[in-house]
Amino acid sequence: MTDRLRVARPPVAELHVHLEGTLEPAFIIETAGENGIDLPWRSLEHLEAQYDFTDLQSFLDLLYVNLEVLRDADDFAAVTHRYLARASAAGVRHAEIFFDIQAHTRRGIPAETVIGGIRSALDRGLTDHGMTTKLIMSFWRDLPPGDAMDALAHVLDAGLPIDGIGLDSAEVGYPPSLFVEVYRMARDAGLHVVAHAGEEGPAEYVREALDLLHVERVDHGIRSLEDPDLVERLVRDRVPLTVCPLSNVRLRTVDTMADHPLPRMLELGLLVSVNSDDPAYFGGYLDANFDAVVTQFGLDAGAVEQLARNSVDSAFLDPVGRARLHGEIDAWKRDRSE
Ligand SMILES: Nc1ncnc2[nH]cnc12
Ligand SMILES: [Zn+2]
Repeated sequence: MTDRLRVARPPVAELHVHLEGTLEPAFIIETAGENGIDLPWRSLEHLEAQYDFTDLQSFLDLLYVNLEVLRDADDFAAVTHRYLARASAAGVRHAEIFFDIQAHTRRGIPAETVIGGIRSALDRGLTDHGMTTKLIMSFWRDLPPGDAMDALAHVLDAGLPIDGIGLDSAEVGYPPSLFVEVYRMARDAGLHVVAHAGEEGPAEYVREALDLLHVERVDHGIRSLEDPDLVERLVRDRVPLTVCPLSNVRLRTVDTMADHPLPRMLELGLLVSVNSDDPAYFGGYLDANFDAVVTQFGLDAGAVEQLARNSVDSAFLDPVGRARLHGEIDAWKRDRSE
């Protein structure tokens, strides 16, 4: 292994990955066949020709068609199981995984089926890979907030095991302020709270997510850099930002990897981590995201270690879990210097 690859693969926590975004094209075609789902794609090649995105919405349009292949609890378990195996190979030791509840319930699939299937695979992930996980139920911000309220109320009433809530889908025009009640209900129930903000939307949405939703972490947040006062606050309060480099390039929120603000964010002292977002759509899992930024910016071992430690410090881990992961990074560092 070259030094660069050795540098690029520390043990990490992945904090921003959408389960539906881990459906690989071959899995989509195969599962559609098994479940008798009529997709608009004539073949695997036809599907693969759809992955040239112009913005967030063009990607969401494809994502929301393809996820319809997931039908029963075994499907949800299978996709989760595949992600955990692939993420483990990429060095992920702890994963906090989003799923889009309304994407499934609106098709008549009960929340019990979705969460039950995912959870069974997460339990197995601990046995198979020693990987700890959290499950974050995300709401589509371009649906009415009342819909999110109903979904959350049902999950809480039924005692379904989730660890937190998030907010995703089309951002511009759907500010965090719309979801104040939903987030209050979640916080009152003791759930963790995060939200996508500052991906395509303005820095003001990041402020709203902090001030009105009281999020513990911001997903993406790259447009925060347009507001120096906000940056100062994010640094001072050590607000985690889960950055997704390949996603930002593929969805054209940055022009090229060379223009990605990750090095600037590190220099500013922001608590940034590297994540894969929708790895089956954007050209790779966490290892590919690390490799892309290491190669593009020539990050040294110190910067890579910082990113790994940031991911651990940004995770919803208890003190024992956090210490365990920092210990794994210590061991990785020792190995490298031998
Ligand atoms: N990057 C992203 N932004 C908003 N919603 C998403 N859903 C899946 N990936 C997303
Ligand atoms: Zn995302």
